[in-house]
Amino acid sequence: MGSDKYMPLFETKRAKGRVLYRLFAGTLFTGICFIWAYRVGNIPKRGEDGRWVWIGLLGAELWFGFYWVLTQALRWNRVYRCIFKDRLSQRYGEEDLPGVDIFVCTADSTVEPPIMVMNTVLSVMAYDYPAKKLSVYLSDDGGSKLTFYALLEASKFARHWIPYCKKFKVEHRSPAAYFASLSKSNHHGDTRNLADIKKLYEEMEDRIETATKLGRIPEEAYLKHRGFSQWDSYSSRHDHDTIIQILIDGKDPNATDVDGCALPTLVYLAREKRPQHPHHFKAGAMNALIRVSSNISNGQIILTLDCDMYSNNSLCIWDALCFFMDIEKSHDIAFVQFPQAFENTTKNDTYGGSLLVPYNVELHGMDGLGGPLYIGTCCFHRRDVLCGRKFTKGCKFQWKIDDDNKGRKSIQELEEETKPLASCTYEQNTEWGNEMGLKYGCAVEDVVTGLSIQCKGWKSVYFNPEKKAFLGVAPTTLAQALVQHKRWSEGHLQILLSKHSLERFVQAKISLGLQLGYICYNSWSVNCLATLYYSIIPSLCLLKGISLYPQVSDPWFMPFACVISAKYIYSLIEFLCCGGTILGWWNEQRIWLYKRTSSYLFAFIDAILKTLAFTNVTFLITPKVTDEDASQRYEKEIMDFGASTPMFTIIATLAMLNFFCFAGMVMKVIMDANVFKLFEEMPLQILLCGALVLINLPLYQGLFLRKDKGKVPSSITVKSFVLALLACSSFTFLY
Ligand SMILES: O=c1ccn([C@@H]2O[C@H](COP(=O)(O)OP(=O)(O)O[C@H]3O[C@H](CO)[C@@H](O)[C@H](O)[C@H]3O)[C@@H](O)[C@H]2O)c(=O)[nH]1
Ligand SMILES: [Mn+2]
Repeated sequence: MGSDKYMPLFETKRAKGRVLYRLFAGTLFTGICFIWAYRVGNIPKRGEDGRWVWIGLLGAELWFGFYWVLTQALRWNRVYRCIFKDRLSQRYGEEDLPGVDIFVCTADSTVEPPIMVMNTVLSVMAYDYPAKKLSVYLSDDGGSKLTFYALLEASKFARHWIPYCKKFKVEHRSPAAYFASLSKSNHHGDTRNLADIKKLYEEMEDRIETATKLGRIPEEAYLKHRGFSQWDSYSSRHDHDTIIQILIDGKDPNATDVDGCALPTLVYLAREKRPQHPHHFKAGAMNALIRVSSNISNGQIILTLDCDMYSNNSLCIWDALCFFMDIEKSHDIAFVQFPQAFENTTKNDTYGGSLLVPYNVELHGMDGLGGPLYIGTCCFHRRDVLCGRKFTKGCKFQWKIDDDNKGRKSIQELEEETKPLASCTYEQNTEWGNEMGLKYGCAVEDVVTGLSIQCKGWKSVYFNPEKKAFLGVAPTTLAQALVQHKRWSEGHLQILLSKHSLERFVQAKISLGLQLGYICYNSWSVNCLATLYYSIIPSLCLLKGISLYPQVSDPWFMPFACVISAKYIYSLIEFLCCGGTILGWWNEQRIWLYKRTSSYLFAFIDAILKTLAFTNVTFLITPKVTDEDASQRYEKEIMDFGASTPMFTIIATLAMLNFFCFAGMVMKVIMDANVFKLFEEMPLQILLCGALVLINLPLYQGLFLRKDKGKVPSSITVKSFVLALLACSSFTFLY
């Protein structure tokens, strides 16, 4: 460390225009208060018509207003980080750098194709970081020979790929992304080497895909590698011994690439599974990885990745280290979270999969309050902290240099010695899954874990550089997106309902702002109640001619008009500033409605049942492949309704119901021939119902006009038609 003047490795800047924003938010909040005042002040008296409808509306509006306040926590104090990577490399030599262990999780070779997983693995093996400090672990919860075979193939290909990347300064270190980028742009590099590496990749791809298609691996590979023998005692993916294979031992001087340079360590792990032992899904896999890696490479920094999230920036480790290695400011930083970015989202993001606003606004807001949540992937952790280390003021981290090369064991010995760490009884009577490692029992194991780390006093950092650090796959059908959101919102509500939630609030180890930020996410699913009410009752009342909002001439009309327009104009501007399109915003509103009325509803019910211990946590893996037909629709941004799920019944019923109400109103107007009177009396109800009809246009097409496989299944069409008709008629006749 040459100079004596302290030069920080990173800086934190506050967002511009905060005062202006707070003023705006303050004004909007005043408007909300007026709306509440109107509702409270005009509750129909006991015995009068529409009293309960009105009270329900009051409840919904109280909730929406309160929720809006929560969302302000995520916007109040946004910060942005910038780093000085060159200072880091000047200050620390190769020897002083910490070891980095990279965990990639996969769970099912049918919905997570091995070739995709291998591209992720190869992209991180090719990081610009000293190979002997880098180790890559693949956890395979599917315990699949195919995945193992693919990894074996990838380990061979890595010997060519890594030197190629370094020699030609390849930007995209996932081979698939690299070759795809070449076909888009004109390549100016060395064509001979390119042709060679491409051929090698294609051969590997071919072998892996053929094996995947046939569902079995070639006989010769089977005989050639001792590793496959570990499957001899395997009976099913839910019942097998621990399988560990150190495919490349980075510490072995003979483990080199074709240029003779060292390679990173590469390990395959399928932890032991037994039907009678809960395996705790991804959290269980991660904890097994933490233990196994501690015995093999024991890197002090851990990068966790989903199997579809390949690295898009070969210097990303350096970015993260800037936050961990600053002499003055790093001591309390537990993890560095990067955003998830997706390579498969379309221009107008039909299913809102790219999460533009959370990643470009909200997490910056959380960062300003003490740190973002941990989102399970694209995140660097300190090993100690992940293993439960408590925060103490003034604690220092030693970047210990381990050189236990002397007396090193053989690979086989090491594997045998490590196996028990991944057995399913290892955790019995330990703090694993509780105070140590990732927490169990929650559908968003990542978020609870991050929260508990922050509650110990640690901070986290959100780093969102221009060049995306990781790229993955977003859901490509509506059903997938809704299922994913169900898991997320259910897990979040579990956090809120857990017995520690109140304790957290009282102990106040994390700032009030951050608490509110968490509650905002944690109560996603609670939104279902107010949203369902708001998308059903005002429309039914419109049909019946019951007015629920102030008339245009009424002064109380103003706060409604102002709040609604300000909120939506702001949300549109925010979305556009995050790089979205107008149509993208509109799609986002639709998916927002669908999520809130279906995913969140099921999540809400399930989370409550789970808290009462009636059911267990599950984890439905998001498919990363879709059939040709569906992916074509996705590319063309045509919505996909082709699945028979109860979620679709709900959204279709709601769409149908609003259509009936709107149509009923139009009929009335035609018969009465008094358009203005109705608009004067019920402007907001007409607007609401009209907006609901407008936003559901693609769904009506799916219900009535489309003939392709992405149309709504006819059983759902019939069901939703009957249900909506029933709701409308019973409301008009009975109420
Ligand atoms: O039993 C399991 C189930 C899943 N996974 C892996 O977990 C990752 C995430 O699963 P995915 O189906 O892609 O879920 P997503 O909703 O896309 O994942 C987000 O949400 C999860 C929590 O719900 C987090 O764990 C993830 O990191 C985060 O990206 C994948 O790599 C899976 O292979 C396992 O290893 N074991
Ligand atoms: Mn995923």
